[in-house]
Amino acid sequence: MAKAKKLTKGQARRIRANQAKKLRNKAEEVQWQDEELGAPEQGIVISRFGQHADIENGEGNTFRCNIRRGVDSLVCGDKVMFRQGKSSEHTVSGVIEAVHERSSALSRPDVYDGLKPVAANISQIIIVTTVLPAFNPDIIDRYIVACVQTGIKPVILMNKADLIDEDLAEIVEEQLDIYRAIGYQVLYASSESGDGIKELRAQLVDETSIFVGQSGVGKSTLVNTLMPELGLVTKQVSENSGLGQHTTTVARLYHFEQGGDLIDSPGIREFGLWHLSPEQVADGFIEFDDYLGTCKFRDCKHVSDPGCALIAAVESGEIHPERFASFQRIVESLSSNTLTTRFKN
Ligand SMILES: Nc1nc2c(ncn2[C@@H]2O[C@H](COP(=O)(O)OP(=O)(O)OP(=O)(O)O)[C@@H](O)[C@H]2O)c(=O)[nH]1
Ligand SMILES: [Zn+2]
Repeated sequence: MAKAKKLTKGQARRIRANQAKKLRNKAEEVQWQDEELGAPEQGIVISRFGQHADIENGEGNTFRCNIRRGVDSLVCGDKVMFRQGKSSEHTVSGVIEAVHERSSALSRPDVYDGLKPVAANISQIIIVTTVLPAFNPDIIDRYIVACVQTGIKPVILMNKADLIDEDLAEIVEEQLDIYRAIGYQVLYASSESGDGIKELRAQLVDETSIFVGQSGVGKSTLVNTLMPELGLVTKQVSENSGLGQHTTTVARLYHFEQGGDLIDSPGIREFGLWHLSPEQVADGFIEFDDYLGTCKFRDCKHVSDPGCALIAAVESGEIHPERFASFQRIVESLSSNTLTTRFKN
C-alpha cells in the first residue's frame, strides 16, 4: 500500500469543505403535503445527485428538489414539471412531479443497468479535433457513429487553428472537405488567437451542446474561453480530482451568455467511445446507406468480399476511400477491443 501522505493545510481545508458539501448534498427526504407546495411549473434539470436534483425554473432560479416516486431515470437536461415548497424548514425546496419526453438521450454502458442515460435533450455534439495531437479521422468517425445512433447533429470543430500554418492548411482542408462533402458542418476556432470564437458562439445559440474529443484537443480551454466565469469551477474540480474526489463525474448544464446551453462533465466528453457492433458502425457512415444491403452476399463484411457494393462504390468514387478505410479500421478494432484504450490516451 502507498504510504499515507501528509496533507497540506489547503488540501485538508478542501477535504473538509467537500465533506460539508457532501452532507449538504445528502437529500432530505420530505413527505410533501399538497398544501406545502406551490403551483406546478416547468423546469430543467441542471444536475442530478442521487435522490434529488437541482431544477431551474423559467425565471432562472434554482431549486434543490426531491424526486417523486415513479419519476425515474431523471438526468441532466431533462425537462420537468415541479412544484416549489413553501416552507423554509427543509434543506430541499421543491419536488419533481413528472418528466417530459426527451428529444434525445446520451447513455453509457453500466455494469448493472445495461445502458444508463446520463444526459437528455442534447441538440448538437461539437466534435473537437485539431492538428496537435495529430488529426485522427477514426476518432471523428467514431463520434459521428455515436451521433447517428443518438440522432444528434454533429458539428466538426477544427480547434487550435493558430497552429495550422500554410503547409498544413492544404492537408487540413482536404481532410475536412471529406466531411463537408457528406453534409457535415465544419468550423475552425482558436482559443489562443480568438479566431472563429464568434462563429462558434453563434453556432451554440438556441442549442444544447456537448463538446467531445480526444484528450488534449483543447476542450477545457474552449469552455473557459466561452464561459470565463466558469474558470474557477474548472480549477476547483481538477484540484478535487487530484485528491481522488469524484465530484466531477456528474453532468451539469450551463448557460452561455449569448444563449444556448452546454452540458459538460468528463464522462460526457468521452461519450460514444465504447463498444459498438459492426452493423452500428456501418449505419453511422451515412454515405453508405444507399449501398448497405445491396452486396452480393447478405453477410458481406465489406472487407474483401466478392460483389461488395461498398467496395464498388469506393472504386467508382462515390464513397471516399479514406472514410471506407476508417470504417474498416474501426470495425477491425472492435474485435481486438483496442480502440477504447487507444482513445483514452
Ligand atoms: N496553440 C493552441 N493551444 C491550445 C489551444 N487551446 C488549447 N491549447 C492547449 O492545448 C492543451 C490541451 O488543452 P485542454 O483544454 O486541456 O484540452 P482538453 O481537450 O480539455 O484535454 P482533456 O482535459 O485531457 O480532455 C493545453 O496545453 C492548452 O494550452 C489553442 O487554441 N491553440
Ligand atoms: Zn459489402
